[in-house]
Amino acid sequence: MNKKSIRDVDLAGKRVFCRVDFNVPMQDGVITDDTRIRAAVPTIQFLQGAGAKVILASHFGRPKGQVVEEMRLTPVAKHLSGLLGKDVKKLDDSVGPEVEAAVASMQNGEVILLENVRFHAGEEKNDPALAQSFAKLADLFVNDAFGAAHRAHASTAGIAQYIPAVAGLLMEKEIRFLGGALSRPERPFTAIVGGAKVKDKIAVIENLLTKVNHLIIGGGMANTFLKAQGCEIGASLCEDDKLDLARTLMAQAKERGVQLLMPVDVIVADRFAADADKQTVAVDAIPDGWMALDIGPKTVELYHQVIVDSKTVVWNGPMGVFEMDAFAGGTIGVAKAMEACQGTTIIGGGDSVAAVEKAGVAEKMTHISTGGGASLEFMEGKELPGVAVLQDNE
Ligand SMILES: Nc1ncnc2c1ncn2[C@@H]1O[C@H](COP(=O)(O)OP(=O)(O)O)[C@@H](O)[C@H]1O
Ligand SMILES: O=C(OP(=O)(O)O)[C@H](O)COP(=O)(O)O
Repeated sequence: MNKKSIRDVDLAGKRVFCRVDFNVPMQDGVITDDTRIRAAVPTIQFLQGAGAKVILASHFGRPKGQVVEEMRLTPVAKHLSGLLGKDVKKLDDSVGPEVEAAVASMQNGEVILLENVRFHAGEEKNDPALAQSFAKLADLFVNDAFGAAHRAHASTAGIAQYIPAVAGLLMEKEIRFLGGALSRPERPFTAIVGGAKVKDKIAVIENLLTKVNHLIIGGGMANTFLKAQGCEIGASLCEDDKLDLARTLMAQAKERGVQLLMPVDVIVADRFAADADKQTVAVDAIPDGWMALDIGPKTVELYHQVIVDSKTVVWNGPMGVFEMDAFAGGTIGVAKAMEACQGTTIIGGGDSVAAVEKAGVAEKMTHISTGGGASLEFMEGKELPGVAVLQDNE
């Protein structure tokens, strides 16, 4: 996947419509995690340095095509101004005569932020008229919004019908790490898949089985695999309609020579609560009425060995109910194994990002994706619409 980026094009004096993903967690107007904003700064500064007029666009939340006051990007503009050390003007809309006038008066190197693009119903419908209105503002489309690259919307994909489209530096980095790991990994290549449900990760597992040497399963979804193998899993979360599928996936792994690693012990609780009674048991000794909420210490040890011996590791989804300290041990143990691994370590977005942060090892990872849904679809082997529209490098 060799896409043109902002390094490959002439930017001086150009009006650049730069789509970013500033959909950050916010509480009462205060940004609680600015990772996605910081991740876009290198692209913004590169564009500024090259003398472009930088028109930033993003969605925020799901306002469903209407103006929702709490979903304005005003706090984001303020925060970005601090990060850039330069005032970023935020406009009240993302298209229309006032926006066009503001863009027309921009200086080279100036940065403005348009209002939440999802205030227009045409955004999520990928309406050509809205895409054209965005395109009218600029000479070049730069997509740096990896987190929204799985959406075929007017500002992530549609706009590329009308003006040339290239990747920003964050988009380029995400494609390089996630794409590189999946297409030409250094081996042994291990994938760790956890989280609540098999249902959400079927396509990911199927695609990974064609690529990895080891596939580690953890979290709630491991229960379905354990039951499919004949274990009694008590009151654990289980998808009974996915037992056959789990058996098929296990057979596929065997056929392909992929080592499938499943928990050998688990932490069980008498109810789903942080202060529940708990005990560590082998997977074939889960007491009736108890539920597995984390992988056990023997499993952590087993997974640790495989992870540290790998040259490439990709991780998506926690090993247990890590939001509760009592059931976070397995997830933290895997995070520590990732830290100890000398190879390339990639966190595929979502809850696993919070997990490596909780374990204090985020800095040690080779790459942490800024996209949850986007990285999942990437790992499913799907072509993301926001990537597909970018020009190929000859
Ligand atoms: N054994 C388990 N039983 C119930 N829920 C679990 C278990 N293990 C993990 N979970 C839950 O799975 C959720 C994350 O699942 P998911 O959304 O699929 O992961 P991700 O966001 O990383 O893709 C977490 O909220 C976690 O508490
Ligand atoms: O936060 C996002 O998704 P993610 O939590 O799956 O990474 C993206 O900004 C996409 O948002 P959307 O799922 O409302 O299209």
